[in-house]
Amino acid sequence: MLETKEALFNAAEALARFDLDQVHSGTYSDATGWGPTAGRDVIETRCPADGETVGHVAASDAEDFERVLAASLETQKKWRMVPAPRRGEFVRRIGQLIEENLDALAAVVCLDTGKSTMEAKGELREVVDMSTLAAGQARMLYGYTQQSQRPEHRMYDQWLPLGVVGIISAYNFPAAVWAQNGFLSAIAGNTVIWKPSPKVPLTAIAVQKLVNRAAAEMGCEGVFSLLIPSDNDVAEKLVSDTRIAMVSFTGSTSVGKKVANIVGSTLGRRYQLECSGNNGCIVDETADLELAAKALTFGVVGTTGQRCTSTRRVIAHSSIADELVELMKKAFDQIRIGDPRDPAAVVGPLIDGAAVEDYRNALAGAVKEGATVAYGGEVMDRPGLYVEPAIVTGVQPHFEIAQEETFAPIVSVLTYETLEEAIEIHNNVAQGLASGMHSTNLTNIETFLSARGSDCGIVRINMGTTGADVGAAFGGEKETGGGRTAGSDAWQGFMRRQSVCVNWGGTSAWDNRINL
Ligand SMILES: NC(=O)c1ccc[n+]([C@@H]2O[C@H](COP(=O)([O-])OP(=O)(O)OC[C@H]3O[C@@H](n4cnc5c(N)ncnc54)[C@H](O)[C@@H]3O)[C@@H](O)[C@H]2O)c1
Repeated sequence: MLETKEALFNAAEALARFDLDQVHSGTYSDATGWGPTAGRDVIETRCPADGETVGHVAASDAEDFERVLAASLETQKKWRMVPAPRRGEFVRRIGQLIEENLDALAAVVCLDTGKSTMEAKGELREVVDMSTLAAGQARMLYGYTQQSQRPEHRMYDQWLPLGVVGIISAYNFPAAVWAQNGFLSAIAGNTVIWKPSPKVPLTAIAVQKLVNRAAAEMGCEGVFSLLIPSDNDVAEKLVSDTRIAMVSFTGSTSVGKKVANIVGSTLGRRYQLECSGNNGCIVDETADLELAAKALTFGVVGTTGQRCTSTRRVIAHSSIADELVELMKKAFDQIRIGDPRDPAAVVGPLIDGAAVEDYRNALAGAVKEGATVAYGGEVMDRPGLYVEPAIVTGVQPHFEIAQEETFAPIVSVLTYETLEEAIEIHNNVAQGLASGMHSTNLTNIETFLSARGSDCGIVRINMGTTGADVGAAFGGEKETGGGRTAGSDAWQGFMRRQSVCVNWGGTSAWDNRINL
């Protein structure tokens, strides 16, 4: 494992570009502009790479929430009447501005999350891709027409906006989650209130600034607003306020369950959940093991294991398991761990001290249950929150490490004899986000893709479990929550369907019963 101390970008310059070199408000609404900073709790953000303070954000309070919501409700009354293709042009313009400012914004993402510059840029590319997808989709909010059984009647479905959508996002994708949900919300004619994780507030402020520029250019002010409370009281208002038509939540299953309970208790409001994953990949005896080792490695170590789709479990045929582990060790050896500000670093730090503790505890628990840490597994002795990616062998399906998501670069290796057994191990967890199979056997692949195969929302064959392609619907089953964002028909989740019937012939079914 290599590391470098060379920091190749200027943090101060990147922060100053978005006015983040001073205490900045975490509240934005078109009606009141950026909120006050005085009298607010201050969120101090530290870069996970070295623990240095990088920003101060004045947190949103309950009054800010009221102001933002009132403005968002008012704007939505106008926005819902703007033709959808024009709504799409606004979203596309936001994407263009993000593309034009990609390097500076990537620096902010990097300082906020500790993810490598390569990954920060990759995340922002996804935002740009999402804007083009949504702009095109805005012209294709299709409904079916149906044949009415009544004479001279026309029948069809149409899709209409919901109202105000609250987006609560996780720390690990501080821009992409907002784009996946927010762009579809906006083309649907909804206004959006974004509550990012207080662990990564700087990215949200920088993104909002670019949104404001696009809004001013295009006369679309007020569609996107921002709230960054420091605690959960204000966040919970966003969940419980019945004036908010939909809550799209991305984060842990435990918080997702709370959101579902609160929103679900008021019928008529919607929630969409994108929660925890525990992603497994079956590697059978016919697999190209070198290809598998490379794909699995990035799936485990990418974003320092802090992706909802990170590969957590490898379920390997017993005849190739040892060889596969050796190849993975060789691949892990070539991963450069280092300061994310160095473009050569592939793996950066974990987000905070609690994440490091979770890493330690998960490994200690696995060893206690009888597993072996076959590679890595140490917290690195250097400033910042760096850990070694770990390969754990001898894991049994019921071990906690195989059942629970640990948001860190740890992969458990389990073995099997028959494909049925592999699928049983694969599916026998609470989560259902991403899944994978490495194989060259068509029958094995198709079995995994069949009704008796993977029970997840995403299946990837001969590739890693991570890496978004915005054209597909993104989301998972079971305790991952069932939500879908991004491509395919995910836009429908942000609109309401109306079945319309029009009598154009001027006769009534009651004509021979009522004379007027
Ligand atoms: N399925 C997906 O698409 C997806 C994508 C990214 C992350 N995730 C999941 O997110 C988790 C990691 O992210 P995290 O640590 O930020 O998750 P988290 O659940 O701790 O926080 C998610 C968001 O919820 C907010 N929140 C926390 N308590 C709340 C409450 N009581 N009311 C309202 N909001 C509340 C947080 O401030 C944050 O904005 C992992 O489990 C990961 O798998 C899922």
